[in-house]
Amino acid sequence: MSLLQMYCRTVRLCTGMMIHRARKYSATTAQFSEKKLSRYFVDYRRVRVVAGSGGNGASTFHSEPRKEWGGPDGGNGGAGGDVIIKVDPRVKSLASVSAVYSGKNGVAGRNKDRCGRSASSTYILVPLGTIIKEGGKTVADLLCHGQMYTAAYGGAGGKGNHFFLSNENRAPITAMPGDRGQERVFQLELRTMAHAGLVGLPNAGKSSLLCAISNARPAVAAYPFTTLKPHVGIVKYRDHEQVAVADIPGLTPDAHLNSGLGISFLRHIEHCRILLYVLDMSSVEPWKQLQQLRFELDQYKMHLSHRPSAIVANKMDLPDAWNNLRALRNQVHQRVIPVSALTGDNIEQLILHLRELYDDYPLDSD
Ligand SMILES: Nc1nc2c(ncn2[C@@H]2O[C@H](COP(=O)(O)OP(=O)(O)OP(=O)(O)O)[C@@H](O)[C@H]2O)c(=O)[nH]1
Repeated sequence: MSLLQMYCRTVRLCTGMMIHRARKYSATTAQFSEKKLSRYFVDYRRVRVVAGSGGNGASTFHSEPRKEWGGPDGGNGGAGGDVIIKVDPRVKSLASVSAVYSGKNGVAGRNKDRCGRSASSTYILVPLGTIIKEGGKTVADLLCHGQMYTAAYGGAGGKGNHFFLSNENRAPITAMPGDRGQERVFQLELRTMAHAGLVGLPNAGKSSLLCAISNARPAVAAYPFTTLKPHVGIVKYRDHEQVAVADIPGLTPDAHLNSGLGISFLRHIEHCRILLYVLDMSSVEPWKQLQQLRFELDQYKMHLSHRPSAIVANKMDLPDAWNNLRALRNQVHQRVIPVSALTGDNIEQLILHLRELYDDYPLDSD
């Protein structure tokens, strides 16, 4: 093989390796982004919890010269740490919950009757409204701040050999190892369907708004009742916070009497902590839409319309919308955000206001 041939072969080999590496890298990038995509609004998590094991008992002997016999003086091991599921008001989704939690192990006993320290508990912080299921059966429903559920108990510490010493039996007995901690698998579910719900009359532009602010692509059409079941979209912020917004089918008069499947739609609204009232500003007296919506909500459940909310004045690109907006602002004493889902005007402001509500909303508003 000539020098030139050897050189060409080496170049081919190196290029091949580089291409292979590039492909491998792009494959991992694709996998990573898919994984990231699957972390959209997590309202379900499977968690394996393993509590800490107890520390072993010590098997030691003292040899006191003044005592007639050298006796066992091994201390007991400390208890293993429990794994506890706890409601934390700062946690708003199950996205931060890991797949596996292991408790801390207790410390082993030592000579001179020194007992090992028991391990502290490990906490899994979850949002208010988390339902804990084991094998499909609900074992706990966390509905209060600070509420806790012991998911796995830590193992008891092993007894040191001194423990087994009695007057009758002076023969030293081997110490016991600590018990293993409990191991269980749970399914965690978040009661809240979405953080915010778009509430409006049919054709107000709720689906169009959801498209404008999130990744969701619900059907949009120029006729009412295009939406027959809620769609959830995710609004993503630069600090990686994600707010889930549901497009709820339009409410009609007497929805609370189940007209137009109203009750099932209202039930979805009940599961949203923030309400965004979407009004069609091309129609006259838009505040009447708001009155009607609030009436339906409160007839269904008292004070439901009192949830943290904002008024989204949609279709601001249409004629008369600005005149109607002035009139609306005279009628209501609440923040009104004029937008156009069609042209995208002022959508950024709506997204920012949604975030303010999300950060401020009281978690125990149910
Ligand atoms: N000009 C204008 N049209 C809009 C705007 N937003 C929505 N539309 C139109 O209004 C019609 C209804 O929009 P949708 O988003 O389907 O309304 P919806 O409230 O989801 O309707 P339902 O599914 O019946 O509840 C569609 O033809 C949209 O293109 C807007 O900001 N400006």
